Amino acid sequence: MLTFENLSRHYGAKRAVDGVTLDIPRGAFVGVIGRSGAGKSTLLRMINRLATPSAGRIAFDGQDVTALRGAGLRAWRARCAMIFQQFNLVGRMDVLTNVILGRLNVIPTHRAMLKLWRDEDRALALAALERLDIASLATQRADQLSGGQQQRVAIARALMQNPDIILADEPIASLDPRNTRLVMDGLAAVNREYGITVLCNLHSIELARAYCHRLIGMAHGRVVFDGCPDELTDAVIAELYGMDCDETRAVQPRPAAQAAQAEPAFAARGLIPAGA
Ligand SMILES: Nc1ncnc2c1ncn2[C@@H]1O[C@H](COP(=O)(O)OP(=O)(O)OP(=O)(O)O)[C@@H](O)[C@H]1O
Repeated sequence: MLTFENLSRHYGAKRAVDGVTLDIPRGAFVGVIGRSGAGKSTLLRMINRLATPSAGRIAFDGQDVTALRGAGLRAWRARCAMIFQQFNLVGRMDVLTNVILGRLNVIPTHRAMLKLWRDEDRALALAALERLDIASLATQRADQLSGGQQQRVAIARALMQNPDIILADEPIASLDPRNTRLVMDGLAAVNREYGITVLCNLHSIELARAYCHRLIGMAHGRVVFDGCPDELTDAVIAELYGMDCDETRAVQPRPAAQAAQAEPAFAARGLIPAGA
């Protein structure tokens, strides 16, 4: 269970996140929605401590992660992998190497510097790529891939950390509709098949309703909605985005029933061992 207790982050007088209290059970797929500047990224970045809370507490299974320093903080960061809008791959390296880099926390430095990967590292990386249906790209340079392919490599790299949580900050912001689906299908699959908790910031209400089990709506740093996709009414959307109801209809989603049916884009083959 991931718990926020009265969590805040202020930048000067600006309350980016303001007194958020939430419980997120293991295995949830949570969409964080709200207009630009609502505090979505700051909330996610506080979880893995890329941003430091100004007040309040974050706990995971009862352990206070706001207090972690040094090795404890590094270990926590390995347990909550982050997926960024800009993919953050090493463009001149091949895909397999990029994915293996997700295991840097357990690979000795001298091996990493000399790229002396063990067979086990390669096998795990290949399995992760297979889960995302892109094993055929393993030897290609990362900068030769499409945006959607790069983001799926980033998810495979995240899997190599064997994380409890994946934090995805607008993972599909720069992708076309087909690649958007493939990436969201990939996140849905790792959530469903590995039980990894996913927190995903999304600008698209349609995607949030289609893929997430629970939506958290933020405005001015505060949580103004917390519920399942069916409960996200026109009135709530209007409050979140500051639109009137006619405008919100223009961004209305498909029926939520389609959500759970989001099929993974790959065949199920060979799980990454849970303890790997
Ligand atoms: N490092 C920072 N320094 C100063 N202000 C910041 C910083 N990071 C965020 N903010 C401010 O905090 C508020 C929340 O920002 P945040 O990026 O969390 O919003 P967001 O909902 O993720 O927006 P977007 O959807 O555009 O990414 C904004 O007003 C932003 O300008």
